[in-house]
Amino acid sequence: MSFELSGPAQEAHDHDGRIMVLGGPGSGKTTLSLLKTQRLIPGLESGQNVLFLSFSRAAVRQVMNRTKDVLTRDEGSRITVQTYHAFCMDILRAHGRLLSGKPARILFPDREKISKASHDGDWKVERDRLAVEENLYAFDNFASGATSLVAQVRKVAELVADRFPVIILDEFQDTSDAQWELVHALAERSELIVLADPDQRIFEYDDRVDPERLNQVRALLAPVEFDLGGDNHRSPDAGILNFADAVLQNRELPKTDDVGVMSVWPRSYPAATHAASIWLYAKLRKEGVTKPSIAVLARTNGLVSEISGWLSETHKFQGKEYGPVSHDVLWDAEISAAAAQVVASILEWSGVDPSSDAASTLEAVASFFDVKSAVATNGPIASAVVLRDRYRVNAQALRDGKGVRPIGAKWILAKAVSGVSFVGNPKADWLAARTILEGASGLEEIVQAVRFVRLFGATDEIGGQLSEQWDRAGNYGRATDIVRRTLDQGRLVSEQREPQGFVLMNMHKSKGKEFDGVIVVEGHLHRGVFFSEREEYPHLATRRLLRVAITRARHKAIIIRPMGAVPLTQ
Ligand SMILES: Nc1ncnc2c1ncn2[C@@H]1O[C@H](COP(=O)(O)OP(=O)(O)OP(=O)(O)O)[C@@H](O)[C@H]1O
Repeated sequence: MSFELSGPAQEAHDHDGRIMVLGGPGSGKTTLSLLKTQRLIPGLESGQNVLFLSFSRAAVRQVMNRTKDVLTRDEGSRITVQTYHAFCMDILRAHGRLLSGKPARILFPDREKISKASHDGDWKVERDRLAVEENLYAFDNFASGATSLVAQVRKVAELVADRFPVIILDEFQDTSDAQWELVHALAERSELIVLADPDQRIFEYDDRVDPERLNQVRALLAPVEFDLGGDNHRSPDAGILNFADAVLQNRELPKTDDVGVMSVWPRSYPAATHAASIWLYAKLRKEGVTKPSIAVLARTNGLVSEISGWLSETHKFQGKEYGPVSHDVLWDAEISAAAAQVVASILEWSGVDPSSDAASTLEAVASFFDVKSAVATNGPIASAVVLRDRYRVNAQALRDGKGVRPIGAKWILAKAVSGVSFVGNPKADWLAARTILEGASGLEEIVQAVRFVRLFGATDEIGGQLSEQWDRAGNYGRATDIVRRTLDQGRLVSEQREPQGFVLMNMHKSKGKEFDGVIVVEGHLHRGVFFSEREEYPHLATRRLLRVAITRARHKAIIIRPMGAVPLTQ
């Protein structure tokens, strides 16, 4: 592919020294950084690479794919694309011994969960102590551990800089305090290329992400700045970006054929979303995109899962029939796996001791909320922690021969007492177990999350294994084990595969990605709505998120909103 650079982009490309490149969605920041890498490669010595640091494995994969458009295969081998986590873990593993004389060990999340559960007191304090005194690092301590090494041990700093004389920092506006400290330490010896768009700061509810970050970079590192401003290579005829910018700035929406807003009655939502998806696909094909990629985005995972259900059915809309659409869902694997464990625990009910059966399920419910809180981007979720503790206490109460309090727990106990009889058909039995859960008030999100497992096709694999277990033993005694092992394998596949065609995900997950078409679906009745009363007018965080979501589109975006919703701009 050949790329022509605009004035500021060319200057940034040619400039020697520390730089910061600012630019909106699709302005070409990533591409520019790769072109610059290409320019710098001949100057690298053998064994040296350019380091590209990003936040998530998904973003790393995205950049790796992008390198193929810009760099030759040989050049591609001279750039190391890593998450902050992986980079820090490498430093800790290689040099951790230098901090305390003992080799650094990693406290993996599963283990951390167990240690945390058995620890009385503030886990964060204990976690920091484990890192400092025992050289045992939980994921959240990777960055600070690596920073200590780079800042305190000169040799380590020299080795890192010798290996990576140039470091590209992606999405810098979302850097946490610990990551920023690390970057600050690395800046002493390596050349930095900072990429940022302050208006794509969508993780600001995370209190480790500081809105002042770019000013801190300016104050402490004084990079030369280049603003790609209005450049827009993703959707060059500008309609999409102008529309998204108007949403961000809460000003009058420009007229454009590239973005359509549909107002739909709630009862027509499934059919309208389904029809819009197929319509958009056909439209893009007609415009010459041979294999369109389309993202269907919603604010919450619950709504994403619902939409997936809609696309899997047949609908009639305005007199036309629309058949099921095959699609991928980018999901939070850990949450769904934990939800599947709840269903599996019901499959394990033996009926011999209903209280013990129900207690195991309540324990699985507690673990679900534990995982939900543990994987949240913005740290533990207080409400999930409360639910975890409540269900854990109630599980114990049942084991101690006492009663349970939450309505959902009462329901589960009643079902265990009345007993279920499984028939040996894993599909039907899985559904029967899930149906029990569906009746449990307060546990709706577990049912939602477990649907993702079905969507992901993992149930076939689980079904096969459950069948074997039934044939062997006449019961599903090892269901939780089977589900856990199967989903662990499935998770690997889900991370390696690049989704194609229709892909559903929440808006946060869409960051850094691009698609030919995008459909943004707003929910109603408090679920996945854009402008909630909980957020202060003019709903800036939501506007940033919407801008990120809309600008993922190269050619066309459709926004589906409930009839009567608050206007996008006012
Ligand atoms: N100079 C250029 N000429 C032609 N196409 C370009 C150029 N720069 C970028 N592109 C194309 O535009 C799209 C967006 O580019 P890129 O991902 O680099 O932008 P970005 O600023 O990093 O975007 P975002 O912040 O939204 O993730 C890509 O498809 C890329 O191939």
